[in-house]
Amino acid sequence: MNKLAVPQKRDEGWYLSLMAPNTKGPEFAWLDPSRLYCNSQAFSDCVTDLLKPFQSDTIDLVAGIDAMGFILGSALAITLGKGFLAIRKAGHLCVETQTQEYTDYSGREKLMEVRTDVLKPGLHVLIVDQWVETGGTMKAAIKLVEKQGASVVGVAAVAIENSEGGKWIKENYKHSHCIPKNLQSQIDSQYLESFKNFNRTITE
Ligand SMILES: O=P(O)(O)OC[C@H]1O[C@H](OP(=O)(O)OP(=O)(O)O)[C@H](O)[C@@H]1O
Ligand SMILES: Nc1ncnc2[nH]cnc12
Repeated sequence: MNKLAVPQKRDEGWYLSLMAPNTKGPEFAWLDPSRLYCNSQAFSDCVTDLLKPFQSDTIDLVAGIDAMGFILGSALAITLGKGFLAIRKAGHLCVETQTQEYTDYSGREKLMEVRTDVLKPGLHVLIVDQWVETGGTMKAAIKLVEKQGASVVGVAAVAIENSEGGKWIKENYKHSHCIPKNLQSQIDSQYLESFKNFNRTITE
């Protein structure tokens, strides 16, 4: 498989087969979307898909979650002609910040932070991350944005799993993701049928 090739017919979610499975160990069932950003058409189609539901919404600012959410978040921001706010894992911002505790798929307690000099009431924010598994990370980011009085227009991620937290997000916030209905169950079980081709194609 040529990872940079573009199929003649670009079916819904065609670029998801560019994702790779976790080959490094059994600790987390991981699907790695980073290869799809290497294919310019895949990256561009992914961004278009994520923005579609928000076409008639006011978005003043895009906030992306550390680290992989920075890639998609900044692409969405540039496409919208808006600025980008980094929501960071705690300890990296050398300015005044507000923090939020959370627990993610690893089960570990973590802390995220955001600067306090940008968000304010009346600002409409789209929050972007690469993936929502338990939803712990995204829920914490929503809290941080809302604590500073800004409004969350919605959330966008390549995938939002139908975990308890993922369902809560889908029920309570406008959202977008790239997963066609017929692939959602594969995403929820963290295994794509396309992975069967993976070993065959990894060295091609
Ligand atoms: O829904 P949750 O269970 O909270 O998990 C989702 C988070 O996990 C991943 O990031 P991670 O912190 O692993 O690493 P990254 O630095 O590669 O983005 C992903 O990009 C989300 O931010
Ligand atoms: N299962 C998963 N696949 C890819 N990215 C993730 N981030 C958190 N969980 C993930």
